[in-house]
Amino acid sequence: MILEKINAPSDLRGLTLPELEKLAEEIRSFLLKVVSRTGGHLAPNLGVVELAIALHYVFESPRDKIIWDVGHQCYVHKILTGRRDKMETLRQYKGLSGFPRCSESDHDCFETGHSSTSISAALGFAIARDLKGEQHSVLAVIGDGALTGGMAFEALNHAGQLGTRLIVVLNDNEMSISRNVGALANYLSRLRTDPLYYRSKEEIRDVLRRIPNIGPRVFKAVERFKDSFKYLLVNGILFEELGFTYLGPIDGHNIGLLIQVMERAKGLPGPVLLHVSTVKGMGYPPAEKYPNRFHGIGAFDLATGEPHPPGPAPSFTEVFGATVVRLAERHPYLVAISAAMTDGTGLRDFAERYPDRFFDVGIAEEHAVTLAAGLAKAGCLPVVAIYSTFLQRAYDQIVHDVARQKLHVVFALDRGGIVGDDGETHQGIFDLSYLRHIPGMTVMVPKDQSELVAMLKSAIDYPGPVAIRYPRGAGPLIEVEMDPTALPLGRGEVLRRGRDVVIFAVGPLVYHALEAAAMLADEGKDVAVVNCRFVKPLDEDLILDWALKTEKVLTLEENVLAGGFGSAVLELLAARNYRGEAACLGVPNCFLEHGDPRILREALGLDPAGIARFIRSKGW
Ligand SMILES: Cc1ncc(C[n+]2csc(CCOP(=O)(O)OP(=O)(O)O)c2C)c(N)n1
Ligand SMILES: CC(=O)[C@@H](O)[C@H](O)COP(=O)(O)O
Ligand SMILES: [Mg+2]
Repeated sequence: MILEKINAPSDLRGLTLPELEKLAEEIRSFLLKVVSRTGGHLAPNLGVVELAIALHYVFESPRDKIIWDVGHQCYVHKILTGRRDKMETLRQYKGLSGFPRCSESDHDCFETGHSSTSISAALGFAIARDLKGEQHSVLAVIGDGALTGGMAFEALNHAGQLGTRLIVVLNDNEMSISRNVGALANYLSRLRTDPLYYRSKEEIRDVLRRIPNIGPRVFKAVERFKDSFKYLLVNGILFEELGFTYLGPIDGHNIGLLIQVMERAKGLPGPVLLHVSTVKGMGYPPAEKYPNRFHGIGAFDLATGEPHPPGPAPSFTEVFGATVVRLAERHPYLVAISAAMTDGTGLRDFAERYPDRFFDVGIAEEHAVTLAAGLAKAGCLPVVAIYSTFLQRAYDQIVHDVARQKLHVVFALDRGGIVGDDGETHQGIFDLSYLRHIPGMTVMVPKDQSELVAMLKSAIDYPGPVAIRYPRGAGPLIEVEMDPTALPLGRGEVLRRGRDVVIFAVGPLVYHALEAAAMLADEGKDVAVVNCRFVKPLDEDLILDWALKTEKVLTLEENVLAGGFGSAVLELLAARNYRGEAACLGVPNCFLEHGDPRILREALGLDPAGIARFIRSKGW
């Protein structure tokens, strides 16, 4: 096995081309073995095996800086940079992260997770290098999906103007999570397929120079009529016009060619865009056939490619998807918007049923929100489904474009709370804080899937912007009520009465609160449980009533404590001169690592036993 001898990128440089090719095969088998057990981003990694080998062969990490956009495709990089033996712990609690992490290795020079940041960060590294008079190379490896994000364009714009030495490797597999969308994707597709576009500007110049007599004259004419020349013949005109030298497209599975072109890119003076064409899921037929399904997958059966079967309870995502389809039947101007997460947000059925009312805008959360604002202002009812963590990007658009104009936009924040395996960059633990303080915003958190249906149904009739945040994965219910009655705005419900303590909770933690109350009842403590449902507006009368009855208040939320639901309750109690005791359980003000959500909840004391323990510890 060659792989067993690779403990650092320098070990690659002693290998012949056939050995590098053999190594690629071994890495693919290794990836399949590991990821079929741990789960993870399989297809993106299978697609970059040769690319990662060539990068580490040509460039000298950690001296040269390689920044992986999104970072979900960093497994091969991790394997080549001394972490092969830890790959079995991938995405497990206290194990290797599924994304680049500086604490794991010097070879991870910049942390990623959210898309389209790599070129900005790389440009920062390049400018710093130049200021310090250093010589190393800086590379951003960005996918065609990530290139649809606005930040990537902002960075290209800046880099092209500065003319700084920087290499952007565009890993183009025609896929975001699902098929890539947008005019840029169409342009890349033309670059890949049109033979007229095949050669780089430099190559064409070289060819012309070599033609005796007329060659130099043609070249001069070409120089004079540079623009028309470029439009006819030069590949990657868009990037060339932005100030980049465009190289490609080249076969991203041909290690020899990759090495050759990367050597050339390394020697070029200004910004270079190297366009590499790869196949997502390369080498594993089920992943090549269904790159979408194998983009990010749980543990699966390697022989069949079948994922381990889910439990019987439908996920919040599925219930959301089914509900918007039903609501759309009754509301002809209801439109749904996704930012490159059609499947992840459960909108696939909607997209198929209502293609004219569905918009996948690419990885463009800011645009998605302001697009919704425009639609709302013009009389549509937009439902914007974005993961809690990715909506962080669009905070200003929510404040400035939607809330300030009191527009009726429904935000469906999937993956709210602890998401687990993806860890720090993906936990949805800030949303209650970043939404709660926005004037006019309604913020709801369903305790289960039926309540999600009720909230969606109600959201249609509430005024102004409405956010509903719900977690990843299966909900507590196996049978879901798809036709519940609408909820009065800002009303909670009492689920258990008690004299000694009251727990105010939101989301599925309500069920944990009930279990904790049952445990404490066995010990003679009488604990009330209130499902508050609304983080904003709070059910002030209900909360005050129960706080005064018990004089011992505990709040529960899967959000950072700073500025979240508990803060809202404490603000209310303080404003009304409450004199009893109060405490909050949630996520401390930290970035929460990866791991099984159950383990993370236990570590935070958010499981039923932890909640009961906390109440005991207070002596209540
Ligand atoms: C801001 C943001 N929005 C959405 C995502 C979710 N996401 C992760 S990878 C991905 C697709 C990336 O496609 P591409 O860059 O082409 O990489 P590939 O998986 O095809 O290699 C998306 C939408 C994200 N990580 N960050
Ligand atoms: C890398 C990335 O951002 C996505 O692929 C994300 O990991 C998807 O998460 P879910 O598995 O929760 O859809
Ligand atoms: Mg892609």
